[in-house]
Amino acid sequence: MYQPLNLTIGVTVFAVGKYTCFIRPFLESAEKFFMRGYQVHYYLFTHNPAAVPRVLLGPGRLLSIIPIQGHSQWEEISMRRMETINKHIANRAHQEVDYLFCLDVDMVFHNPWGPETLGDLVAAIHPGYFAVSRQQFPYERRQLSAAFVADNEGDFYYGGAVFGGRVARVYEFTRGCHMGILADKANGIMAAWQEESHLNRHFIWHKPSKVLSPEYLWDDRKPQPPSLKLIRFSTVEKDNSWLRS
Ligand SMILES: CC(=O)N[C@H]1[C@@H](OP(=O)(O)OP(=O)(O)OC[C@H]2O[C@@H](n3ccc(=O)[nH]c3=O)[C@H](O)[C@@H]2O)O[C@H](CO)[C@H](O)[C@@H]1O
Ligand SMILES: [Mn+2]
Repeated sequence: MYQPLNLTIGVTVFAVGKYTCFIRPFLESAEKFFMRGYQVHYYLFTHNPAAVPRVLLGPGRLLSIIPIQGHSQWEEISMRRMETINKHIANRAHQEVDYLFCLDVDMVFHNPWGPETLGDLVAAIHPGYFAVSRQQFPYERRQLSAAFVADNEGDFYYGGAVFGGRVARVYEFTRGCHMGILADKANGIMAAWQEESHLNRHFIWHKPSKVLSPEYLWDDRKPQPPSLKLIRFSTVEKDNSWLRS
């Protein structure tokens, strides 16, 4: 169905500081499982292009390495992604891809991720909150923050490690999140879960047209529940104190 449309799927991924160690497993597993048979354009943002390993890509698949500035605070690196992705779409990606996925790098693909994930605006349920009630979602609850969510709002708690959609929709979405982050900065506040809090706020205003199950955003540090038959994309075990030092 999608194949004759000759689609190109973009992926943004960031590797700043010690996170360059995740690039190889991310790319190698994506080559095995991510959108096989499609044209794929990886946009890898890093402060250190020399640290990017050579990974053999399949036909129709491209890797662009985009140098960016590093930041000393990991929260800043993580939050800045919204702004960087937004500007990158305006400058370049809007001409090069039809759909764009924005993914964390500390992750590995274990099973196929295909065209079933394509949609106008796509979110993924956070693996820590698929079985809990709305009152327990870790939304930003301070009214001073632009990411504020009231008790009676919200359907799901989404993870910040996976979102995407049609490139024009991802442009609007990242712009909104970035504006929220800027407003918080002006007020001297940082949302509870950084850009993930803003992402959740914006998905309440602009409902995703597709919601991916935790198959598409799992965490290897959690036991696999019986209800989860297949893990497609999962966070690897990592040492945060080392990575963020
Ligand atoms: C389970 C958990 O605690 N999840 C939170 C944590 O996710 P994570 O622990 O998954 O955050 P993370 O350390 O993976 O950072 C997010 C991404 O930013 C990039 N990166 C980050 C830091 C760095 O020094 N270099 C670098 O390249 C990299 O692509 C990474 O995958 O933090 C996020 C950041 O706001 C969200 O709040 C998540 O809810
Ligand atoms: Mn991560």
